[in-house]
Amino acid sequence: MATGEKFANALRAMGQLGISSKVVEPVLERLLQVCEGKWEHIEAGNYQLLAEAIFEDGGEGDIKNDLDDDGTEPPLKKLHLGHDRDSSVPSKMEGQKYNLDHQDNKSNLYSQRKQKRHQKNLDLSNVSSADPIQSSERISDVGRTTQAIKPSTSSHAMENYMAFNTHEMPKSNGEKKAANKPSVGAQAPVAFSGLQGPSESSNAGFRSHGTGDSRQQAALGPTQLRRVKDISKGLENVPISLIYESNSETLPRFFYARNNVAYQSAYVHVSYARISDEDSCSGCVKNCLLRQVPCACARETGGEFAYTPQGLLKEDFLETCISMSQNPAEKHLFYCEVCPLERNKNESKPEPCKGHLLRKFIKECWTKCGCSLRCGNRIVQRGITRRLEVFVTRGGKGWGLRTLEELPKGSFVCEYVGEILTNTELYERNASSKSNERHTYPVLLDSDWGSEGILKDEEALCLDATFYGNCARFINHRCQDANLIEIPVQIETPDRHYYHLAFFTKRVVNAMEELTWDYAIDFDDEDHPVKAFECTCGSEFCRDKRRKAGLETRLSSKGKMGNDATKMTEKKRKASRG
Ligand SMILES: C[S@@+](CC[C@H](N)C(=O)[O-])C[C@H]1O[C@@H](n2cnc3c(N)ncnc32)[C@H](O)[C@@H]1O
Repeated sequence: MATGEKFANALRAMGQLGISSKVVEPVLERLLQVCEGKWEHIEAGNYQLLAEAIFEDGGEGDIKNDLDDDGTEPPLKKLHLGHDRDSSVPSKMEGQKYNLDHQDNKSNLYSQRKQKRHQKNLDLSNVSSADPIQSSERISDVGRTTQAIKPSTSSHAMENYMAFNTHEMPKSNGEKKAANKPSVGAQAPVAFSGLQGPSESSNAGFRSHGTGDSRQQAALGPTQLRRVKDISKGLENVPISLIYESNSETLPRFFYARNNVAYQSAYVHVSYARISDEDSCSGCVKNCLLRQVPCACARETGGEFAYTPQGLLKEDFLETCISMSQNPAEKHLFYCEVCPLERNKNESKPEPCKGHLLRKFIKECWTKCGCSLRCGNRIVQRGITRRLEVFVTRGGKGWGLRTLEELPKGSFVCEYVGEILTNTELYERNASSKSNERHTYPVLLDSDWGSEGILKDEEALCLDATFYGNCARFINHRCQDANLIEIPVQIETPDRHYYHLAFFTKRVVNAMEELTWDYAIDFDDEDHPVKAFECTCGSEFCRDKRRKAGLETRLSSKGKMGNDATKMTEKKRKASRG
């Protein structure tokens, strides 16, 4: 194979890991020198040595919840091999060369590194399983909106481009300050704030697609791959890392929260007195899953617990949930008497409800139960246990979330955490938010809207992770064949106005695969509070793609000029997306 082809293959393999060729090339060149041009060392283990050379920063294995530091790690030193490196500090790569030269035993070094990597639970041998649609585009296509930053290896200099501060999150016009409602969990959120370039000062949230000003880019200097060790700053059981290229993305700005908290008017009434004996199991001890006869908490799931003793969702329960969400035929839809969504659009004359998906609930044991926190029927409330990472996706989706470890089918990944808003509050937030905000973060808690006649405003709730949220706010949408499914989970409140929304895997998910769920968006509904976007999920079942294809067919069948009204609708949609 020609060297050029080998080079291209290596870039492609790293592309599947989400690393752009700009980052890979200098490292690869240096590695080739170190390996004296022997490609077999570089290609071994699906380019493991190369991936490690890029990722290796001397601290990745020591990821810990260090609350004293700012959560960032020094720039990956091997990426400083060029002119900007402080020559007095030998680079890791030079150290590696030293080892190679003096041991003259490359395979030994390789196996040591492989073992080390294995211990770190980062299965790089699975890189080939990364989403193929992502590898086709390049991260360098993303425009720049960040302020100019000078690359430096000094940790002090990190302050120039990464700030974790407690500045007040900007509030939308007309929003009142959030009342101090009691949290449904115990831990306070921590601020995760990215760059604050001049263009961003008045807006919360994420910007990545700028104009790509060439003068600005020139000042940016060489691209460096950087990792934030733990964006949760110790709130989660495991660190949630974030990886990005210094020059390519504006970091997300939000407060990391482990638990949902009511914004203002949402009715979330947590009280032991409201939990009846039928909704708890005070007589149980230790682990309810070990009982011969399942306790009262299994009643919701037909007298059987939803979880296996291994902590996974039971296959038949999961399959039923998947089938209900994938076939929203009449029998899996319900219709509100007066739909809160329609009521917000037109209070005096709301239109008929367009239907909501019927879902199965899980009911977990809780404080009023006699079992322990380790009970097998308490999975979601124990929080995230899997290694997850926020990264930059391809195809204009912005940031995404991926798993760093293989996840068996039925694994709990994380719940969707945000502020609990009434639908009216969400409606007002949407109305006052800037129309050019590219990403939005609300989900409806509508799984039980149909069961109780007409809902009061404070009972029709949703979660908004725009300002406060956890890593689930980064999970992107994929039509139909997403690898996650969202399941409502009842924990501390017996009614179903408020519940937890938990993500479970629908199949085995490989390490480094992007995590996705189907937002169940109707791409035709322009007035829905969860705003539609131009979907680039890449799924063969993409509803947006089909919708557009259908639209084109209709337009061409109506003659060259097409149907003006349909065209206007499409134009309006595009304009609203900015
Ligand atoms: C909950 S956020 C997901 C995280 C987001 N990508 C970010 O960078 O913060 C939802 C937003 O991500 C973008 N998004 C998610 N899935 C997408 C898809 N399949 N195609 C295009 N954009 C997508 C849309 O802008 C959407 O409003």
